Amino acid sequence: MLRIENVSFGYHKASVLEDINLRIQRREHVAIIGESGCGKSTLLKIIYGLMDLKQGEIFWEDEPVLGPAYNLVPGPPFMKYLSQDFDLMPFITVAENISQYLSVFYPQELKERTSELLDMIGLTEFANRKVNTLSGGQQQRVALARVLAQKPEILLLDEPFSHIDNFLKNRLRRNIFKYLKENGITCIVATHDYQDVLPFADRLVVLKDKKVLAKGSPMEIYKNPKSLYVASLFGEANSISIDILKSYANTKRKIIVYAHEFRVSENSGIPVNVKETYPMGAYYLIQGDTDEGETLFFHSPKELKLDKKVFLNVSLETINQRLQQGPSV
Ligand SMILES: Nc1ncnc2c1ncn2[C@@H]1O[C@H](COP(=O)(O)OP(=O)(O)OP(=O)(O)O)[C@@H](O)[C@H]1O
Repeated sequence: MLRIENVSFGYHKASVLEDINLRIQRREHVAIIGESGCGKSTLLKIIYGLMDLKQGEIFWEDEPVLGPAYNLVPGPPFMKYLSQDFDLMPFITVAENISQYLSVFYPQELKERTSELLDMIGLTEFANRKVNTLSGGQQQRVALARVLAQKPEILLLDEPFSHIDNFLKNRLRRNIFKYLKENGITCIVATHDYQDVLPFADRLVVLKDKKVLAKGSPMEIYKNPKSLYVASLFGEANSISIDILKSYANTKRKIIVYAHEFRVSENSGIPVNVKETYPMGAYYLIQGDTDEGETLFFHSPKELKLDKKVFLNVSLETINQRLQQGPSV
């Protein structure tokens, strides 16, 4: 188990993380999500031992993970960290970068593992290309294969798919996360992208204002977001008072409604005037204003003309589900 206990950290007195407590089980896959600058990368760097802590401690099993004041070479041997700047050897080939840490005493295994990893990242035909001649996305894929080749017990990934196009990203995500599970590698991934989280993570940690705002099952957090901030990490969302949704309700309590949870009607529901229409492929994202001047985002299967009046509805099931979880903030 990885234990992060009472960790607080700041750069030059500016506090970035406060009182972080997390326990991560062996083989668990945990995603850390939060707005830009909330401290995701800093937390990964702390876990990897790149910073000296004035407050708090990190343990892997019973071993403390210590910072540069205690270790000449940062990073314990059982842990690997893929930073946002890849850390590749630019003047040697893709295959050499991947196999650099494999044992030359087992040449057959070295060849097989290198080719397995090249296949996984879809760069078999680039095996003999020098890394400095690759695109940013290709380099990121090599960096992923390189950390995996080292068979860490814990892998820390910082935005591991940020440079990779959508076409490749989905397949790569499935391959990498399956590989980690099959090989029992504990993984902590910092990301902005909920698509790295919902299909793959066992647990989600949401960071905001230096603290852990929510932690738990990714689908539970998605289905019952405690705040507009949490919901917005998964897509366009609204915080809306129940008496607007259901005129007979005598409470101003607000609940979160995702844009896709509204149904658009021509004749009954919350009246809104269409202000902006954004084509999204499978649907249109619409920005509309209520009669009270509140802005709502919702999905429509068809394009809606500007200034058209439409009516929005939310299912009672959704309202009741959100009401049961307690007030949103
Ligand atoms: N070396 C540094 N010196 C001073 N401040 C830093 C340093 N690195 C990061 N910070 C600051 O610490 C805060 C957290 O940064 P961090 O990179 O951990 O955020 P993040 O959540 O990973 O952001 P992003 O999603 O944009 O990568 C930010 O306000 C950032 O400006």
